[in-house]
Amino acid sequence: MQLDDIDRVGVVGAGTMGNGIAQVAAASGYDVVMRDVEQQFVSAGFDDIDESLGRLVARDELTRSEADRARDRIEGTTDLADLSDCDLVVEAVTEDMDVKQSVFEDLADTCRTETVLATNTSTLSITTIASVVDRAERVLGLHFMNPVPVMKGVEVVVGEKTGADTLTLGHAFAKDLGKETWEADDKPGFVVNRVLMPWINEGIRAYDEGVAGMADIDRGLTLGTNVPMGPLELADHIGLDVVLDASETLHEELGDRYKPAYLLKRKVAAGDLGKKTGAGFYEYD
Ligand SMILES: NC(=O)c1ccc[n+]([C@@H]2O[C@H](COP(=O)([O-])OP(=O)(O)OC[C@H]3O[C@@H](n4cnc5c(N)ncnc54)[C@H](O)[C@@H]3O)[C@@H](O)[C@H]2O)c1
Repeated sequence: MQLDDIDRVGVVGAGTMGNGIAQVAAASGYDVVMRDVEQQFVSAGFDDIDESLGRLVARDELTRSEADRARDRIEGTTDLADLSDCDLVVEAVTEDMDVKQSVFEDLADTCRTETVLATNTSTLSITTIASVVDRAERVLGLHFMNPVPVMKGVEVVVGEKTGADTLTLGHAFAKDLGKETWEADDKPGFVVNRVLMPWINEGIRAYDEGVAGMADIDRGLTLGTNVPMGPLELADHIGLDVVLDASETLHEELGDRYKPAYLLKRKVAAGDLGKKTGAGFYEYD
């Protein structure tokens, strides 16, 4: 399979990442099928896409008609069978190995053998996800960054059995969506989250241990190290549940230096998951 053979792209999961991936693929001219388990999640995904396209139009980055054409290229569904004629599918469901493996089993049953199956996992093993399908050479990690329409980078992750053609196609597809890529081996957290998660957890601990207030920790890191967001604000933006899931995987695989901060666990237990629930470390309208 080569880039020219890809017309129809499937996205599994219409949440933060899935709807962003669907949007950028549609804006790049692909027909997209975006699938979630319930219609309310599909509709919420479309609401995010409408908002995001509206922002791009307001900033003159897209014309209204380009945005409308992109929107029209996305079909929303709860029916797995609608993914059957996709040439490439990106899975962006909950960061849980059992859930991801069950999605991959379904995809292997539903899609053609040559369909490339990508996972957007932040930290889980590509090799373990691929182990449940009969075509592990067609499975790779395409780790998009949040928010997908804005962030330029895609981490291409190489599983034990990922084929060379699949990798070449993964890079080419991401570049066709206007992204830049780098490659990481299938080791916990790959490049980005292996380094990012301890940074976020240390920011949370510094706050919890009274080193500084939330805003000062975020200001310290933005002004002191020239990053666009500090660790607490970034955690809210990613989703505290997503940060906790990723931190727990890294802790399990790499040991105590990756232990999630206590306050992160407490916030998630309280249901304060960041921007998406209206409150995390900060409050949102
Ligand atoms: N949020 C981030 O900043 C970020 C960044 C990079 C990668 N990721 C990764 O992307 C993936 C998705 O994260 P997210 O932030 O979009 O999560 P999210 O919670 O916003 O969305 C996940 C969606 O998957 C759906 N889902 C669950 N099981 C499903 C199934 N069997 N079939 C179809 N849909 C199903 C849920 O209903 C939900 O809508 C995770 O693996 C996460 O680690 C997240």
